[in-house]
Amino acid sequence: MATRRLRALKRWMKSKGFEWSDALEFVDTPEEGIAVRALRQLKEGDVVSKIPKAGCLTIKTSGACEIIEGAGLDGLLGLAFAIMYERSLGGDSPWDAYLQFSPYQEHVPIVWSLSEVNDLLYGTELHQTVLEDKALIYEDWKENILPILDLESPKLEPKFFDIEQYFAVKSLISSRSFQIDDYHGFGMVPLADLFNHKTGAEDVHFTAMSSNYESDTDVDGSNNDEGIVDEEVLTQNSSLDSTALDNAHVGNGIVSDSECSSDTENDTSMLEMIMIKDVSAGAEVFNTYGLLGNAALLYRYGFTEQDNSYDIVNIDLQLVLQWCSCVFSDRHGRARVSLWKRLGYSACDGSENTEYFEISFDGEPQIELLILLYIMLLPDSAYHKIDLSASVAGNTHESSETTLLNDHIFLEKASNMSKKTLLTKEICDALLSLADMRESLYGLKSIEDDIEALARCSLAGEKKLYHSLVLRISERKILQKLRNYASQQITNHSSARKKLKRTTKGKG
Ligand SMILES: C[S@@+](CC[C@H](N)C(=O)[O-])C[C@H]1O[C@@H](n2cnc3c(N)ncnc32)[C@H](O)[C@@H]1O
Repeated sequence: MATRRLRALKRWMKSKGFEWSDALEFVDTPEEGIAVRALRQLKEGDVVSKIPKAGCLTIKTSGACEIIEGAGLDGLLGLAFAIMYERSLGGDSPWDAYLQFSPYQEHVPIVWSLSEVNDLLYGTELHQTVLEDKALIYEDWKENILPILDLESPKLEPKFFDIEQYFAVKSLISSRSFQIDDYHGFGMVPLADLFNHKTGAEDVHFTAMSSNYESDTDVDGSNNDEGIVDEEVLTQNSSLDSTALDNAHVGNGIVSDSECSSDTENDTSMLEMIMIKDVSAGAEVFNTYGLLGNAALLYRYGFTEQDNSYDIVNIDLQLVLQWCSCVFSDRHGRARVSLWKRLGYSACDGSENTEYFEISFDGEPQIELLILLYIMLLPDSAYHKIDLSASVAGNTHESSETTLLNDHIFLEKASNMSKKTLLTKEICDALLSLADMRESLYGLKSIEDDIEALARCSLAGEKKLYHSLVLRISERKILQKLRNYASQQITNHSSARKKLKRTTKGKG
């Protein structure tokens, strides 16, 4: 369905030199926004659109380039200023039609009210992150945007650069910006940002030729000929910026394509979208924003997917220490963590100096958590022996990898064998307790309550509630799987013991 706003966007794109295949249909619905469909069969290798870099809104192309660079802003902060500036120009901005077409903001959690964040994300992986990032984004604005307003006061109208506008623009950058190339950095890429996401099953890739001022390798710096953009690479590219949101839209790195066979060959000023698989007539054409779990999808794009196999749930080191001090003492916990760290182990680093362990979609705990629990449960005599060896090894700078834990364990990190060895009944009991403690963070409502609430919820009318329920439920299902995983090991242990008893009785 071509709405008036869509027709205006198409006219604007044509006037700026954008090209797209007549086999692509842009469908605009009030409930779901824009989706791209194939009007006829599309074949792998088809170039379905060409986008002039000059038509992208970046720091370099914006009329605010001088102000931004003069103020020493770059990266996503600079892009945020560029978008606010172009919005402030209204009809005088070269991107007016594009900006009019784009939403004012994407409903990602950083633009939710504090009470929505507290009510809907309570207990989830996002709750603390969003609260912290809301504060960080405010600080960024105060430190970097406000001073420019003072400096350039007659030229800039403050209402277009206020904190509300800044949050709105940050949400657009999070959900719609692309890493274009070394020269342009991140930018808004009209047309490319009309495609919706499908996890691990995209149909199109974005490609670009390297230009003179760009590196010889891939434009995103990843040197990735496959066109798959690594989250880490783009995270490094946005290292200037401090919030999790700033590592956003990682799937949208544009990949340089040295084997590009179309007219755009050697044309460094154009980006291309190429089909990477066949799509039948009538089907939606998807991009991918990366291999992301629901917390990341909701955080950056404002939606979730049911049964997303990239989902995880985390157990904070602090929670493990809490469990340990209930069973032993605070001192015991601290000493055992210290030994675990001296043995070369660590958890994942979270925001605000938090450390955490991942539980995978299948409910399998990270091996580092099992090793920590093992060390916490060691009898004092064994602990002291290993502690002593660790100190000796530390003093002689010997590798502690394989020598230190007792005879039963070979510390080959993450190998299945060592995981099995570590799953003693005591460790499995500890995992069950940790699952219960993590579960209690969701408050009084049970997972069944959440499932019922989701069944009653309308995706069209209650998007925030719907997606936060999907997130809560997917996290809680992983905790259920963790419990099943631990209980299963306990059952295996007891049947193995019974079997052994029977065999020894029979022999007697
Ligand atoms: C780059 S835009 C894609 C085009 C967008 N549908 C529009 O109306 O302009 C990204 C936004 O589209 C929506 N989106 C993309 N993929 C989605 C999906 N699989 N399910 C639900 N919403 C999706 C989200 O709101 C996301 O922030």
